[in-house]
Amino acid sequence: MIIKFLGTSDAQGVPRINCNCQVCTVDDGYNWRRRPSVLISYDNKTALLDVSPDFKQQYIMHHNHGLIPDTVLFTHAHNDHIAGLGDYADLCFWNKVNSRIVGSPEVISQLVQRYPYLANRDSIKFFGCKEFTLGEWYIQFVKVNHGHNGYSYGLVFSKKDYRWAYVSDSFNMTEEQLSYFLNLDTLILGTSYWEEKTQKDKRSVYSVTEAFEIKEILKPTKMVLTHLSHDINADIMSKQLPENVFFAFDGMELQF
Ligand SMILES: Nc1ccn([C@@H]2O[C@@H]3COP(=O)(O)O[C@H]3[C@H]2O)c(=O)n1
Repeated sequence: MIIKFLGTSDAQGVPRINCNCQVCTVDDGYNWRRRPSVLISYDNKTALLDVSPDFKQQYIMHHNHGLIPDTVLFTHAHNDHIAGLGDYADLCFWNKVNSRIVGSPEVISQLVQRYPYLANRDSIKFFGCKEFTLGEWYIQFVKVNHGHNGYSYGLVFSKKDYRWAYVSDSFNMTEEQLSYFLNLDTLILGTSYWEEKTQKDKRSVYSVTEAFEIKEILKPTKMVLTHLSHDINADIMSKQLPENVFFAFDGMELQF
């Protein structure tokens, strides 16, 4: 399985509209990030993990040799993770691709409420579930706290000799929630800011400094940080990351 990060930003993307900060105004490309989505390639097939508002641009940039993903796995139904669903569905429609929209039952019912016209398309099947498989990979949807934004799901992908997880939107996870992500080969964790000053009850995503503490608890072999806001100047800050911790960037690939 190869995954490619199509978008590694927070909800607003980088650069933010009308922002004059150093990261948003330096056009070096490296810190420019589209909204969160991941392309998964396995067994000569492809799937998406979330479909961001930037889907059309992301698909054109990384057009994936024309291979249209036939499955979309969703972490949660917030705008920055789902707003490309209409464009994705139309791409499938015009190319006669049948697709599966997969997420926890509550996420699927939120998606159906927000996109009622898609629920009536014969070529799209909605699957509300807590577990799923892609080829030889078993996938578990784990409900995690997302601070003042409610709940989201972390996805754990397992096969015989490898376990990795994608937890883009979480904050203040309970011990029980954390236990699903223990001793992974790779943990992909969302961290919007380097260090957060905002009061805890107004927050929804971990900071980079908190990720260091989580690494000590969960002990992943490798940790990749995504969902990065304009606070993260990866050129400079990646030098301050501990061993085996990396910032994701748009277009980055990982092989599992
Ligand atoms: N019920 C909600 C709540 C929030 N949202 C959007 O998701 C974004 C998450 O990051 P944010 O910066 O808090 O902005 C949120 C809304 O755009 C949403 O789409 N639905």
